[in-house]
Amino acid sequence: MEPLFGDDVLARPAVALPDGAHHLPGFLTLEQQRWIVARFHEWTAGPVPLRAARIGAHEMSVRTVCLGWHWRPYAYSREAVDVNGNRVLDVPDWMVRLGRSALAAATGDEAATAAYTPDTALVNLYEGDARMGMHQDKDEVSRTPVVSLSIGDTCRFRLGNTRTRTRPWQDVDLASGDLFVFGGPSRLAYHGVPKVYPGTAPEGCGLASGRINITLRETGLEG
Ligand SMILES: O=C(O)CCC(=O)C(=O)O
Ligand SMILES: [Fe+2]
Repeated sequence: MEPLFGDDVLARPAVALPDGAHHLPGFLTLEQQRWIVARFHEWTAGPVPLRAARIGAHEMSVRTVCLGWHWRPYAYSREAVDVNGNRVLDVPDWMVRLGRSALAAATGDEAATAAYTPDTALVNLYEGDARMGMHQDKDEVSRTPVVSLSIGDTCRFRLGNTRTRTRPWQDVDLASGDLFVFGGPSRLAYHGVPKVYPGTAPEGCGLASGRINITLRETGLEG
């Protein structure tokens, strides 16, 4: 007899994430994803174009446009001093609201959610075989959570530990529309994107290929 519960039910075991890390698959609807991709095209046509940040002599394979504060390795400024010197666009109000509702959905922490006002968004575009090495998000003064939204091709997201960029780590697939939050004891966990799976973007997400990731953060900076 064909078993009803074969090995395939174990194909994608739910991984328990460390404290402070949350994965909510399918947080954004396809319509919301499409709408955000349309905004993405407006941002990249704005005062500061997409650019691959340079880390020493090395150019990142991911290209980024920032809102609110411009990030470069390893500092924030209001002007894109390593691109064209223009001031970046503001973080739109809808994005602050989206960040709050994401945090509420992930943590259920009403007080933290009400106070959460992300003042920067790093919007990354992964094309071709772009990936991101293991790193900590630690250029912010604030240690409130990072809210991460993914659109387009699925990626393998690697969440490591807070001490080293090596194992132990856990791999989580982030698909189009997924929300990932890392705060609390996971806020300074090393993380990266070792792989994007080409051709996995769902029809109707607004991106035919490639992956957009938006991370919302509170910098805790003045000015
Ligand atoms: O693309 C991702 O999912 C992660 C992006 C990231 O870690 C970053 O922008 O600092
Ligand atoms: Fe990061």
